[in-house]
Parts: sequence; C-alpha cells; structure tokens
Amino acid sequence: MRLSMTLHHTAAARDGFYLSGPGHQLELARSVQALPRGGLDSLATRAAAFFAGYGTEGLRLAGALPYDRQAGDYLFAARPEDGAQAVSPAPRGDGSGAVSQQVLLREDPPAAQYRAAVAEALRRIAAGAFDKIVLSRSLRLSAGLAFDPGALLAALAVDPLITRFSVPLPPRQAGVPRRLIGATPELLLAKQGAAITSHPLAGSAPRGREAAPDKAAGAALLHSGKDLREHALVAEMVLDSLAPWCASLARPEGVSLAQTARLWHLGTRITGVLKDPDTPCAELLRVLHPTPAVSGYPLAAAEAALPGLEGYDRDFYAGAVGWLEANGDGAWYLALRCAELEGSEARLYAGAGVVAGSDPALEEAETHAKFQAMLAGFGLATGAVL
Ligand SMILES: C=C(O[C@H]1C=CC=C(C(=O)O)[C@@H]1O)C(=O)O
Repeated sequence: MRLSMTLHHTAAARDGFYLSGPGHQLELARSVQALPRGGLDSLATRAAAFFAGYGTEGLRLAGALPYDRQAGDYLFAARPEDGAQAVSPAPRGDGSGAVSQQVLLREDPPAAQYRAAVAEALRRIAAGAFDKIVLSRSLRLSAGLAFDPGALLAALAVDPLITRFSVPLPPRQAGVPRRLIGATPELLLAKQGAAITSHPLAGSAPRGREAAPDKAAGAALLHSGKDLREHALVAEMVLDSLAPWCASLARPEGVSLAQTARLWHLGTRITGVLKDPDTPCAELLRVLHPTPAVSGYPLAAAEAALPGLEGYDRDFYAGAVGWLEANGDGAWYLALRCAELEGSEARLYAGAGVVAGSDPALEEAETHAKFQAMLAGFGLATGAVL
C-alpha cells in the first residue's frame, strides 16, 4: 500500500536516551561506555560490577531490554547533566523544513494470517495448552528518505497520558542507527528506595469520540468478563512475582480504568515496600519479565507457542525501556505502541491478549487501534486504509 506522508525534519538528531511521561522524565546524552551485553538473569550482576567500577553520583545505565530474556540487552552509561533534564523535543511544523514523500506500508503478517493465528491460539486454549497468549503483528513502512526520530518523538506528545520514549538499539548495519520510539501506557516497575510501583494493564477497548459513548465504552470494559479474566492473569502474576521481596504489597484501587488518548485499558496499580531497600531494580525485573501482559499464562507453554504463531522475532518490542541507578533504584516501562526506526525503514508493533472468549476479528481490530497513535505520529491517518 502506497501512502503519502509529510516528514518534518527537526534541527537536531537525537542519539541519546529520552523518556517522558506523567510518572518519569529523563533525557540523557549517550556516552561511549556500554554495559557488556547479556541476558536478563545477569543484568543485576553486570550492573553492580559496572557501578562498582564507575559508580559516582548521578551516573545511570539507560537503555532497552529485549522481549527474550536470554537475548542481549542494550544499556549505556550517561549522566543526567550530560543532557538537559526533561527537555521537550522541538515541536513539529517548526519551519525547519517539511518534506512530503511516498511511504510504502506492508502488513507483516497480513491481517488474515493474524486472525488465523488467533483462531489457532483459541483452539489450543480450548485444548488446555495454556490460558492466555498475547499475539502481536507488525506494520512495515518504507520511505525514500530516512525517518526523523526527533520529529516522531515530538508528534507523540499529543497524548499526555502516555510515556514517550526514544532509545538507541544495537545497529544491524554499519552507519545506520537503529532506535526504538514509542508511546507506552504501561509501567513495568519503578523502584525508589524501599518503595516499588507497577501498573500492569490488560484488557482494552477503543475510546468513543463523544463523551457519552466514550464513558459507556469504559464502563463496558470494566464489566467485561473476558477482559477481567485476561487482566486478572497479569495482575496476579505481578503480585505473585513481587510478593517474596516485599514486606507489604497492595493494590489500593483494585482493577480500574487506565486510558490513553485512543484506548481504555483495565489496570491494577500495585504498590509495595521492599523487605530490603537495597534489592536492586534489576533483580526485580529478572523475576517480573515477561509478564502475561505481553507473553501469556502459564508462561512456559505460552512462550513455546509464540514464535510459531507470530512468525517473527519480537526483538525489543514488548521488552522494556528505562534506567538503573548506582543505588539500585530504577524505572522501566514496557516497550509497547512503538516503532523500530532504521534509516528509511520503520517497523511498528501491536499485540492483543487472547483468552477463551476472544474473537479473532476483534483482536485484529484491537491491534488496529493500538497502531493508530504511532501511525498518526508518522503523519499517516490510516483509519481509512487499515
Ligand atoms: C501487547 C500490547 O498491549 C498489552 C498492554 C495492554 C493491553 C493489552 C491487551 O488488552 O491485550 C496487552 O496485554 C501492545 O500494545 O502491543
């Protein structure tokens, strides 16, 4: 599919780490010192060794964890004072030169194949293989000119309810930077001293354009048995994973509605106090990731089925972006509603949780809704074409 798109070029190309949302804000210039890459099981040890060698006040390890906990992460060291904190990127349309060009859009896998994968997952759920699986699909964009990460990041600021991020990824081709940019609604884990917070989401519905239908869509989601089951599997697993580390653990609001500009979600805000405030954030990530918000339940059975049903390697999609500090604190968001940018190629990802009672056509529609924020960020109004 060929679409017309306007690229707004910003003056400065960003090559550091940027994350900004209602809960956290951080911008770091990239430094050369990267943490030796490794899987999630060794992250706490590698981070501790790194901070023991370089750990002076203010130094952080920021970056991305892949979906596959065995695959190599990508973290680099930087000091907040290397870059200005909480600086917003230049707004789009700032007169720095907008370039219109044709963009090719390709579904990978095609929507029909995605629906077939959901139907197959439902057969396996009925046969008792697993209770839940999150299946994703991707959209590939090809343009004539390299995409502008700064412009995309700036465009995502239209939704103040999400956390925007732009994070370097390990390059695949010499001289072509790779970067993950997104607008995530989901906090995986934040740790500050003994206090921890997580806000798992699962169960979604598109928001209405007018106030009354919008409110009704949220209320219907809050009472949907299928979505409440899909959500409970995530919230319970997060609570079970964190419980052994905590002196107290609570979900003060129970299941409640969370929102982005385009979607309602079921969410459970979880707060806890660690038994040992020195427990490193990386150690807690090790026991949490991947939650059933992005994988499934039971985990081993869902993970075994995922590659065959999705047909591609998720790489850093559905992993996490965030940072670690020398004192063990940190904040990590799920890498959702995101696009991987590599020169003039971009790949967008969206997934949906499948449980008994899911409908392949509705799950596909949910991925459409989840793609919209990023597509709009690229200047592509796709409601009509997808
Ligand atoms: C896997 C995604 O969303 C997760 C987070 C919130 C709600 C979800 C859902 O309702 O299926 C997903 O579990 C995605 O956006 O790609």
